[in-house]
Amino acid sequence: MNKAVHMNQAAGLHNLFSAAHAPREDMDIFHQAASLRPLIPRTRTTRTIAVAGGKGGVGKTTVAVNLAMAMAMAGRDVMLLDADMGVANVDVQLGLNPLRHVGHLLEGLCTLQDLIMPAQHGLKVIPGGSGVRRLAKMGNGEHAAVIRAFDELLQPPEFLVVDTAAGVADNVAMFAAASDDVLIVVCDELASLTDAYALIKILAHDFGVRRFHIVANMVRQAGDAKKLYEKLARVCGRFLDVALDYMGMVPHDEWLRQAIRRQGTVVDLWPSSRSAMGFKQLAGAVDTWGKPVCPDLGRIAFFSGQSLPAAGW
Ligand SMILES: Nc1ncnc2c1ncn2[C@@H]1O[C@H](COP(=O)(O)OP(=O)(O)OP(=O)(O)O)[C@@H](O)[C@H]1O
Repeated sequence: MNKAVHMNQAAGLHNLFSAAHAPREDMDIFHQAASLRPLIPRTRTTRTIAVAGGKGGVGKTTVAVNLAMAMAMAGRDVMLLDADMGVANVDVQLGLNPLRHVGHLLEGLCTLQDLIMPAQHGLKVIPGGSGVRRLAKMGNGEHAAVIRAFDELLQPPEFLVVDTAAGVADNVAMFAAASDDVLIVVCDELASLTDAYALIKILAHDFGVRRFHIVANMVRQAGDAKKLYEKLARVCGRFLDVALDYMGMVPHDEWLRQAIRRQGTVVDLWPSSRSAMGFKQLAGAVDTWGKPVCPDLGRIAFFSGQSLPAAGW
């Protein structure tokens, strides 16, 4: 990327999300949440993975759904939150018909526990709601309320996978920054790389996220995937203080499209397909990710009542 263009973009993005531009009431909620943290840390039992990417259509939902299902099929206790509120489609990909969604939780009509829907292989799903205007216009206070609601779960899962929306707006940044790990999905398009960079920059500068896992989706071969990662790593290495880990690839695969048409996951329907192998490899790699970095005290985080990483992570 041309350096002048980069600097302009960087300045624009930074201004857009700087504290000076955040609405007053939202900032109060950030501070309030920090002061509500319990004084005695418990052992953390849940690891949260946000799937993000910046650009729309790169396969975030597909990766989130198949990663969560691959982990569930491997015997892990996994919950999947559809945080693409208002245009949520995790339920569509999994063939679920939710009657309630996060909007009902925010209106006090149900608890988070009530929203949990069972999917195949023991996977649990929290539907995000679709076609509901209010959900698409949620403010930071409401995002924080959804994140805090996870503290009340009766049986916290071993893993929470969060499917985030497209773009780099506050909703995406908040859900990603509230997670232990951020998995960035990129595909072989310039806009995918520039948008992924923009999101990484915001998460690093404004939320202190320092580590990102990168997966290349819809690529033809391993060499192409590695090149995509290297391009992103080069730009990030030049301008940002972040660490990027290459997590491999999910190839472009007609079996995956077929699975989506059938409202199932490719890891379940065609476990030997090339894309399913990619997802299973990704699911296996999660155990090698090392200890999650504990969020700063001021940051709103999923399961923040469980402030210490469990032994062995
Ligand atoms: N590895 C793949 N091989 C073939 N097709 C794929 C692959 N990954 C995703 N797709 C196709 O791309 C489409 C978009 O994927 P998906 O909805 O997961 O993207 P997204 O990033 O979540 O989009 P949005 O930002 O709009 O929510 C899917 O409907 C699927 O058909």
